[in-house]
Amino acid sequence: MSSAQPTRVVVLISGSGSNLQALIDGQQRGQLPIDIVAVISNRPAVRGLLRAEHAGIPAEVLDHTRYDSREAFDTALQECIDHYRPELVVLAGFMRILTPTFTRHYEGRMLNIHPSLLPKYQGLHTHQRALDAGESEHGVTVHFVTAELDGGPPAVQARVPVLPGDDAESLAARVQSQEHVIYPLAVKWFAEGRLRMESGRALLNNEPLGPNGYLMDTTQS
Ligand SMILES: Nc1nc2c(c(=O)[nH]1)N[C@@H](CN(C=O)c1ccc(C(=O)N[C@@H](CCC(=O)O)C(=O)O)cc1)CN2
Ligand SMILES: NCC(=O)N[C@@H]1O[C@H](COP(=O)([O-])[O-])[C@@H](O)[C@H]1O
Repeated sequence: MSSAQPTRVVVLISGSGSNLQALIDGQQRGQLPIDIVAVISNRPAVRGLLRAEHAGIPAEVLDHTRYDSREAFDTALQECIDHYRPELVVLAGFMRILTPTFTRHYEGRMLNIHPSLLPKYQGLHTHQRALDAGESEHGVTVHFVTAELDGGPPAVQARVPVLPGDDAESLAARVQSQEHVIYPLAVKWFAEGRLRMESGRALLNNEPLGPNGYLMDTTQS
């Protein structure tokens, strides 16, 4: 975006909202040139809504169980989002598969954080699947959202070791610590106009990123 004004951001959640909190903290510290103008949850009474309320951010619940179809929910969700005129939509633990019509509407300005080293382990239950496969490392990817589930071009990736005795919970906690580093970084780069999507590829500083995006050096964080 790289405008003098902060980038207008709408964050979609489904649960705890720890990634939302990382973005709120970055904005409040003046480290992120963003203005989170709304938080929208598909589930009621989740902790992420309390985080938004505490930060003074308008929060809405669009309960997907109240809609007859995925298309009907997505249409209502799009109308709700567009009311806030966002320049960026951030999926932060948002747990609904979005229809192609919806993803096309926001293509190039919608990010997701996925708890695996994409393109490995798309979908759900990634930590347990990595453990079951005997992986020695795991990690997290921020990617642009496209119709292909978790198939959009990666923007930023961080790797963590799988340690002896790890279970899904301990591995998830190690991964999440990196989520709270790379998501604010990716959002910052987008807001600065450095990170963008063009012709189905992610670019950083006008240079095409590879299949794994920008690989964070996690030894520094
Ligand atoms: N079209 C797309 N939609 C979504 C993407 C995407 O890249 N393209 N990213 C996901 C986020 N995600 C993983 O990062 C993900 C979220 C949800 C599911 C899923 O199977 N959801 C089920 C319901 C599960 C539940 O409610 O617990 C469903 O929608 O039926 C898979 C991956 C967000 N959407
Ligand atoms: N497929 C999407 C997915 O699994 N996302 C994962 O949900 C968690 C949400 O945490 P949060 O609500 O505390 O940000 C995060 O760990 C994120 O990687």
